[in-house]
Amino acid sequence: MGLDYAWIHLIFTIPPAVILTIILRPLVTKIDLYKIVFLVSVAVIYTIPWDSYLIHTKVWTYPPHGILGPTLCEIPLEELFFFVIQTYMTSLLYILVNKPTVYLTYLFDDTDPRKSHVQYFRWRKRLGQVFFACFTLSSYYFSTLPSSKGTYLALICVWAGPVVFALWSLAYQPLLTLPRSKTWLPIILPTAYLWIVDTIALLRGTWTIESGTKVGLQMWPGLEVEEALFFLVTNTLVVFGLTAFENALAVVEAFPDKVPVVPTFPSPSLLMQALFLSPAEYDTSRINGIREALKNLSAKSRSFYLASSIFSGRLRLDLILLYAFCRVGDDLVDNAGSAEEAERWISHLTVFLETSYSADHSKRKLDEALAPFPPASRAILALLPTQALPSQPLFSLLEGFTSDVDFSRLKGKVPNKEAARFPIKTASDLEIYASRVASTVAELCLHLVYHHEPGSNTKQNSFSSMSIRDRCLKNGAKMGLALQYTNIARDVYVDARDGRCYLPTDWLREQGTTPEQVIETHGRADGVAETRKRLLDNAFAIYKESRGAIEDLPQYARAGIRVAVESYMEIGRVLVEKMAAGGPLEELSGSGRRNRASVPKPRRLLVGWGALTGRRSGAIPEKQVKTG
Ligand SMILES: CC(C)=CCC/C(C)=C/CC/C(C)=C/CC/C(C)=C/[C@@H]1[C@@H](COP(=O)(O)OP(=O)(O)O)[C@]1(C)CC/C=C(\C)CC/C=C(\C)CCC=C(C)C
Repeated sequence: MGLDYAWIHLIFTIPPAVILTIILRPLVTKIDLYKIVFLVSVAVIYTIPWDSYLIHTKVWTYPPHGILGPTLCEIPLEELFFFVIQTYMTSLLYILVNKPTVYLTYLFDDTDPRKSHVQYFRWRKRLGQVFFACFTLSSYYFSTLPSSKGTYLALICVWAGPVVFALWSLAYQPLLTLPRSKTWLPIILPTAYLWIVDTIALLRGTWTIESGTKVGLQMWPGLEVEEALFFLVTNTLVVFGLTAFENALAVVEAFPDKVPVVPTFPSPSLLMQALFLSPAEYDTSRINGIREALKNLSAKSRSFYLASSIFSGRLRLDLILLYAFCRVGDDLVDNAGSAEEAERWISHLTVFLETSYSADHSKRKLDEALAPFPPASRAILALLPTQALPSQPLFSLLEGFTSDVDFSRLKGKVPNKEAARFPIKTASDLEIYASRVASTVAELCLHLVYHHEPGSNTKQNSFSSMSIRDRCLKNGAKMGLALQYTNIARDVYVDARDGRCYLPTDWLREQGTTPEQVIETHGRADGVAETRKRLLDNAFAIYKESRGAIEDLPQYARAGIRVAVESYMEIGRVLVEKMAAGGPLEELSGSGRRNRASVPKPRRLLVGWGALTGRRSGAIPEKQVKTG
């Protein structure tokens, strides 16, 4: 009995596993744990007979003075632990780098011969299959090498080859289309690390590869090619296995018409059915719409994009689709060339919502309602999850857009004594506007949260849970105001450039200025800074009142909502800091263009992390100006 092998674990495998566990703890979901347990179980069960054979036939030997003693099928306990910890570490790394990945957007129908990229992927899929088939068959060649020198190599190829071949054949789509950093990195990093650990163990004699069963080539002094290949292949198996799992899960989650309710832990048979589903059966319009929506989110909102990666499953997809619906609507109205055009878009959106919520929302009717929209917008609008959303907040949102049209009417003709034409005259006008464009959004997000709550379709809602729900909806609506006030305080310059001013006329008058002056000076008029600060003070007061309710939301959505709210409110904190420093609130680009203030990426990630772990309760900036 000896501690040599145990020592390798203590020094080299347990510490990185613990570090990764600490980092990932707040990010790991139930389904991630399921994935890991599934993968570890498969790895252990599949490796035991093979490893046992290697030990029995003395390809590998362990000096008795290097191991604790207990064995299973001749495999030392420490070796069994190695299967577990290696699979665990590589899985954690994979989950970490793939948190933002929406796997569905990497799937496609490759059965359509008219598409040229389809030929390209088909060709690469075949190439991969030929490569892995050759890898498997090379075991025959190695087994014929003189004096059994190729035994270990042959055993690696025949053991791993068929599994890699099968995983590649099933999950080639994401394996081919995911960025390399999402697949190669979690293979290469642990492989390189384990090569170093293995070299140390071989040099110390913790384990030995018998000289008769290896080719005798070394990657570097101390590392046999067989060992190098073994770690490369095992990490590839883990990463391919996880990608296949994610591919299956993406199919299960993506198509409600095929899987109406996603179980918390989809059974292996359901996952297999999903993995074997022919791409010809994929609903490509849904995949394209979700891809478009995600493109929209990642390009337009860094805060909500960051937050979206904390959510998972159908809730995540629906939030992305809701965001994209709101964005498309807001952009169509904002970018319209005239008030008339903006009004036309609002009326098209109204017709679309009326059709979607009417009893007869046949495909033909929906297609008609969608016809006026550009194709990319159409793909997004068609996927609005109306079955999970009440219609009233959506119509209120359109009313909010109508207020924006009032500004379009003013475009190009800054009125002098026409302050009355600025729609936001008082704090109460501001609140009405903000509640239409933002409280509605909060309400819609929370409806999605409750709709997708695990077990919500089976649970009886008790009186108290309904009252908690109502309280959350009320506070969510308030939080929407806080976010919108922050948004307005940030965008004063950009809005002024577009001929808009959302700062209440009353507040500006108290500071001796007017909305016209705000527009003429592009937000630099005297008193604007104070008005912005007053708005932010209001935003933070409302935020302070309502943030506690986030902790009453269903557990599975709390962290994501916290991250969304905190990362957005951080914009307000940046603004307050800039004001305190007396510097400009906008950022100057290289070309001298003024851009709206933003949260630097490292700070955004830090805030997201704090919100995720629930440790960091967002600071409330000190109040310097009387609130309205
Ligand atoms: C995680 C994820 C994907 C969330 C999606 C959130 C979502 C659906 C946002 C919609 C955004 C949008 C484009 C709305 C149109 C109207 C509008 C412009 C509203 C303003 C958003 C600003 O977004 P952005 O900065 O990108 O806009 P501009 O570039 O200035 O045009 C708003 C500030 C409103 C955002 C409000 C919310 C997301 C509600 C937040 C509140 C909760 C989630 C509930 C909190 C719960 C409790 C219990 C307190």
